[in-house]
Amino acid sequence: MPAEYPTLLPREPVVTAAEMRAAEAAAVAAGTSGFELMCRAGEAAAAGIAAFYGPAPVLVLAGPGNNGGDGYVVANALRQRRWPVEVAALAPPATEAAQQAAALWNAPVMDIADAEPRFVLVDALFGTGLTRGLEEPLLSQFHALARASSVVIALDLPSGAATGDGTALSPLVRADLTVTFGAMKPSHLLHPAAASCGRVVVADIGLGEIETRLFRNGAAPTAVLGADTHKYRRGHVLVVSGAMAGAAWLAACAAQRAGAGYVTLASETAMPPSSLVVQPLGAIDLARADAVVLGSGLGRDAAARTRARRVLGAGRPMVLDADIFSLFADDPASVFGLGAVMTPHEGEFARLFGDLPGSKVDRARAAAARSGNVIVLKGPDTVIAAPDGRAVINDHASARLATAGSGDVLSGMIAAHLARGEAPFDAACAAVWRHGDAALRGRDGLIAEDLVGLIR
Ligand SMILES: NC(=O)C1=CN([C@@H]2O[C@H](COP(=O)(O)OP(=O)(O)OC[C@H]3O[C@@H](n4cnc5c(N)ncnc54)[C@H](OP(=O)(O)O)[C@@H]3O)[C@@H](O)[C@H]2O)[C@@H](O)CC1
Ligand SMILES: [K+]
Repeated sequence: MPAEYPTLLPREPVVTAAEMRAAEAAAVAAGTSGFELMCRAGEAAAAGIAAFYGPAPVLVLAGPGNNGGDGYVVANALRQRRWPVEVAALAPPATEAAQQAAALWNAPVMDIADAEPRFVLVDALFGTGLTRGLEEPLLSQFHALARASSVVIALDLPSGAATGDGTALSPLVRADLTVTFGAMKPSHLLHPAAASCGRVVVADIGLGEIETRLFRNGAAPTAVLGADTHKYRRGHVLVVSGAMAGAAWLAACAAQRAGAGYVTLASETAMPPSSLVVQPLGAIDLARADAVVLGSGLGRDAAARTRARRVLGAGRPMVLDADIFSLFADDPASVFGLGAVMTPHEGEFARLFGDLPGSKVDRARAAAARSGNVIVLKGPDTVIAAPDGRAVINDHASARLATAGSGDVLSGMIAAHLARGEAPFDAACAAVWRHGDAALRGRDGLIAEDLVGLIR
């Protein structure tokens, strides 16, 4: 990679419930008790709550497990700050640590059925130990209390959210703030659960670095161009157009704005003169392209297939998008094993990989392993997975990206990163972040052309 493009910054780990339990067990084996961890968690959550909201009446809903235990610690810590606090429990604390935390509270605890709403509701019902959806009458009472509260704060996870796959096991209460412990969990980033977490704050409870291969996408480092750079050093992107020239044109413009020094549009249709080089495919030396976008605007007819095969054979770093997933739905082997970046949305993904089991992360990982390509499984919670099992969830995005052409822009951006020598996984992560960043700086009514102008 040219020296002017720094490598990616460290990313935030995202851990599963099992990884979290293993980290907790390791801490306990090393001499820190579960109760000590719970105290750190509850104290940190109380400090977070006090940082966001002034002293106000609080109702803590405590479940039977350690999430409930955290709730008792929060109640005690806020009471020590002279906040008026009440606690309502679903059942008596069932774990030793939670019993110690309840002893710390050492004040009356009411039944949830008798609880009245207060300004702040702290949801300490269930966290990573949730095994099934909330049942009646708890579910209705929980929602009623939340509706009548001004602020809802979830400890670790909104109760009802599974930890690992973003699903809601029962209807979720939308929190304003979720204080989680040690590291983010997949459901803080995967939808629909992510939409119910509100602002997510990670409290350090001294577990150290938790080993994982899943991360939250982080900012792409800014390119610092050397004074001696030149357009080819910044990378030559080729976008192969076809029946839908507009989509390919968008990808090409996005590649330019994302930093490619030279962009060629392979098109048989003449276009107005511009900084894009437009040439018929037959006149292009494919070996000179540092990265290729294949699929955006390509079309789905026999001619598109012939064009695609010719370009695939060139073995260049590649972004495979849009029409590629239809063109090769019956022959996926032709687009596998290329070390390329594939950017399907859910529908396109199903065309190529069928109905894979598991979470969005599981499915993207399985597809990456099967295809030998980096998979960018797009959506509000885009997942990027490499064949070696690394995966990243991107939440730096906006619903404004749900507009025609937005995917073509992303493809061009990924190609710009590939063309400057970045590895496919890094290129995809960086471009997805910048793509979301552009949309976040946009306004409602944003269209793909605007997005190109907003790339930074
Ligand atoms: N890991 C760490 O390092 C640290 C973790 N900490 C905290 O611990 C939390 C995890 O605690 P946890 O494992 O005790 O599970 P938790 O979420 O409290 O629920 C389990 C209980 O609920 C019950 N239950 C489940 N579903 C139910 C339902 N639908 N309806 C009714 N009951 C249901 C279940 O019973 P059962 O399934 O056996 O019926 C069991 O009694 C974690 O989120 C974090 O907050 C911190 O203290 C700091 C250190
Ligand atoms: K909770």
